[in-house]
Amino acid sequence: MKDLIKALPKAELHLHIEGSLEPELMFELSKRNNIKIPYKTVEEVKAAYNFTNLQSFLDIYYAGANVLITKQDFYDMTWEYILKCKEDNVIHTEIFFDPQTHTQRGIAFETVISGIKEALDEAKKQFGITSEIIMCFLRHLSQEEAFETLNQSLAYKNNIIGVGLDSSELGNPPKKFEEVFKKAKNEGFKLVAHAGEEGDVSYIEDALDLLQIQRIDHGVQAINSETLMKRLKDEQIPLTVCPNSNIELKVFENYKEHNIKELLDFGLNITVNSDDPAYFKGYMNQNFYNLCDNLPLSKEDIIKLVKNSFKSAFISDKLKEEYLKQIDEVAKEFL
Ligand SMILES: Nc1ncnc2[nH]cnc12
Ligand SMILES: [Zn+2]
Repeated sequence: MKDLIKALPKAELHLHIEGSLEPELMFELSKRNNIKIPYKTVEEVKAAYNFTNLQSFLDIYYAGANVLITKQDFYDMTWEYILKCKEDNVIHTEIFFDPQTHTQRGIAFETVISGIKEALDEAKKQFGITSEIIMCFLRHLSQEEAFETLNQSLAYKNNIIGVGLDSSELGNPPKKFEEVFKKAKNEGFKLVAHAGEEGDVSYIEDALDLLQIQRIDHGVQAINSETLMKRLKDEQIPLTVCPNSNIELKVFENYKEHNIKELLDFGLNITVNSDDPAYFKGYMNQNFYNLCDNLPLSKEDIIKLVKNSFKSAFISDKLKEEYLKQIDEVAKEFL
């Protein structure tokens, strides 16, 4: 099974670039920029990555992002992630970034987006890896602040395919961002949102109905509503599920308890993603390995999950077809 996972070309649709900042690079950047971090060693950092829920992670994650100052820093972080893509045979990736995490600290929007974009351009040039960028609003901040961010992003519209919503879900329902998502839609952005990670099914329903999103990030709580499950199946709305993240943030107690196989068997459009791999013990392939080690997933299931990612990607039909053909060619050697 591991050979199949390694050999399959994969797409990633749920990856926070700030969540790919490895402790080693965090230390390097803290020295380079003379920014203090509350750890003495890489081991100490790793020991701090012991989360009890989403908020306990976010507190540490935002503190880690403080070491990112220059365009080169954003380039280096993105390039390290690209090297992991290469290693894991991820050939297309749609990455999130959180502009407000940086603009709030006085870092220019331009610095952030240009560092990320240049690394992604280099990835296409050197490795043929294709990519898109999605900007997320932080939902613990106000809609007014999200509007400011949307207005700032308009100058970079060519480089940003979509808008998302992340950070603390509970207490920050989709309704809070209804107007700013309306404007983003009018501006031509694709729309996604984290929903049903910790929040109940109403967060997913409202993200679909009020925000008009095209993909649900996480969405694992959908299982608690038969009506919603049927809708997600009928409309084939993609769910970007992140197994390692769900275990590390205690959404499920362990991999055996994870509901991904049930969601898939019900007929939902499920994809596998790494979310914040530097914090959640592994990149794309490791997520698949952990699932296969603990759940009765077949080779056909793995191929389906991988194909779903390409089908749900924000790429042209022509490119989709090309990628799906590549998968079929690899898959037939294993079936
Ligand atoms: N899993 C997650 N949920 C919400 N916000 C996030 N930001 C980074 N990772 C996140
Ligand atoms: Zn996420």
